[in-house]
Amino acid sequence: MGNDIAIRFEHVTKSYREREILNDFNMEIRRGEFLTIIGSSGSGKTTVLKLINGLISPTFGIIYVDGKDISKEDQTLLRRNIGYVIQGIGLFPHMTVRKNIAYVPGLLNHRDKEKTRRAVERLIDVVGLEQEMLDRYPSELSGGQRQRVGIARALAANPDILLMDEPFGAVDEITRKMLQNEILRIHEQLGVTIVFITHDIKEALKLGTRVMVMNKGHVEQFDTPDNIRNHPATPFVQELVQD
Ligand SMILES: Nc1ncnc2c1ncn2[C@@H]1O[C@H](COP(=O)(O)OP(=O)(O)OP(=O)(O)O)[C@@H](O)[C@H]1O
Repeated sequence: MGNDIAIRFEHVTKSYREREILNDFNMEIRRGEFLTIIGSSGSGKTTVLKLINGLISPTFGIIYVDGKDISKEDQTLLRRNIGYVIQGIGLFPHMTVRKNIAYVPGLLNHRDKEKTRRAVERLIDVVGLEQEMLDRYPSELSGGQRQRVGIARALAANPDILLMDEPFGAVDEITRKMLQNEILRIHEQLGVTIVFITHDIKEALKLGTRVMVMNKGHVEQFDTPDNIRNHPATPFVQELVQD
């Protein structure tokens, strides 16, 4: 396997009890790629994300991250290398923003407080928030600001891969646009591989270097935004992109 591949699914099947959600699912995500996944509700998008960071295991098949079969890897180390951002991310309410972000690097280099402080101040800058917000509690921030703190926290461990499950679903349209531009800038600046789930086709086409369209556990099209827009492969994709 070429080492420019960050994530690879090889003949992956996932069933919950008797029900098969993914059947012989294959994909390759290149290092530094920004993959957006869009599809019908219940089509298996979140299942794909949870398989990548080992929160759930495949029924059959192999998943490689960084060329390694993740079923044979230390799960704690795997997850440390993969940031996870979800909608309305569970920030710790009794901790300041600073403590929330420092939680991860604080664990990693607890002997070097100064280094942690510098890392937190850089991260708050990366996600476009003011330094003075570091001493506030999550309840003292807007939804969009909390979402930025969630991203900063996911980036704190300096992950190679960032998984984002509808991260901007709960914010207003203007904040959403700002967060989209912010994540594009972060992607460019850090070169991190991003897998991003959305319900919004405009968002999928704007952010993705490639877009995966899923329907009922299978892939309808996995292509560049241009090809999805101009050459829809199936009626399902056609329906999705026509406005
Ligand atoms: N732990 C579980 N046990 C049983 N069924 C599950 C479990 N988790 C998910 N499912 C089912 O698997 C299917 C795929 O779920 P998944 O969360 O991957 O879909 P999704 O595409 O992310 O959906 P949505 O867009 O609605 O969030 C759904 O039908 C869901 O009900």
